[in-house]
Parts: sequence; C-alpha cells; structure tokens
Amino acid sequence: MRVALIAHDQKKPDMIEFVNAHDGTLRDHDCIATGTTGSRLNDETDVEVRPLLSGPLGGDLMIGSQVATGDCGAVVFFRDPMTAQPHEPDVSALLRICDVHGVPLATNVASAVALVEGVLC
Ligand SMILES: O=C(CO)COP(=O)(O)O
Repeated sequence: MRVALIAHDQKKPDMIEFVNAHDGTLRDHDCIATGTTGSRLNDETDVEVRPLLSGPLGGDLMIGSQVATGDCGAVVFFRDPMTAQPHEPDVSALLRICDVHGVPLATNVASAVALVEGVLC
C-alpha cells in the first residue's frame, strides 16, 4: 500500500521516532512524504521514502491528489495544533479529501500506531 508521511516542523522528531519504531512494517509499503519530512526520514531512519514537494510549496496537495485518485491508501499527518501554518488551506484540503474517500488518516502518534497495527500489518 502507498502510505503518506507528513509532519509539521515541531512534530518531525515525533515522526522520526514513530517511523523508527515501526520500520519493519513501514518498509513493506511504498512510503511517500512531503519534502522536508521525506528528506529527514531518508537521513534518519532505515525506511526509504519518496519525497514530493515541501508542504507549503504544494506537497500536501500532491498527496491529496493521490488520495483522490485512489493511489494513496493511508496518511499519517502529524500536524502542529499550536502553530498557525501559512498553507492552512492546503492542510485542510488534504484532511478533507481523506474523509471524502474514506482513506485512513492518523494525526497523532497514538492513532498512527493504531493505523500501523490495524491496517498496515
Ligand atoms: O508543511 C507540511 C505539511 O503541511 C510538511 O511539509 P514538509 O515536510 O516539507 O516540512
């Protein structure tokens, strides 16, 4: 399954820790990511990730487009709920399109663990 991994800056350490903790499972999937998240994951984990554009430059929308076409089957998106994002409309669009298409979406570590154990294993 193609899995998208996305984290806002304050949440990138959580994403790296999460991916390292579940690398055995995630390595069996086709992982894509927004740009900076993907670069960090490629540098700091053993999971190979395909980085798209950075979130503020359209990366969230690229992932949303793959959700809409059925090419991306799960999204892990560690949002920072305490910091306003300049590209908030793009963030909302990605969350919305996951709901439109019933694609599993985890927005914090606890739900991401449930997604890995319940859907990706
Ligand atoms: O801003 C993001 C998601 O909205 C994440 O983008 P980066 O992974 O490029 O930092």
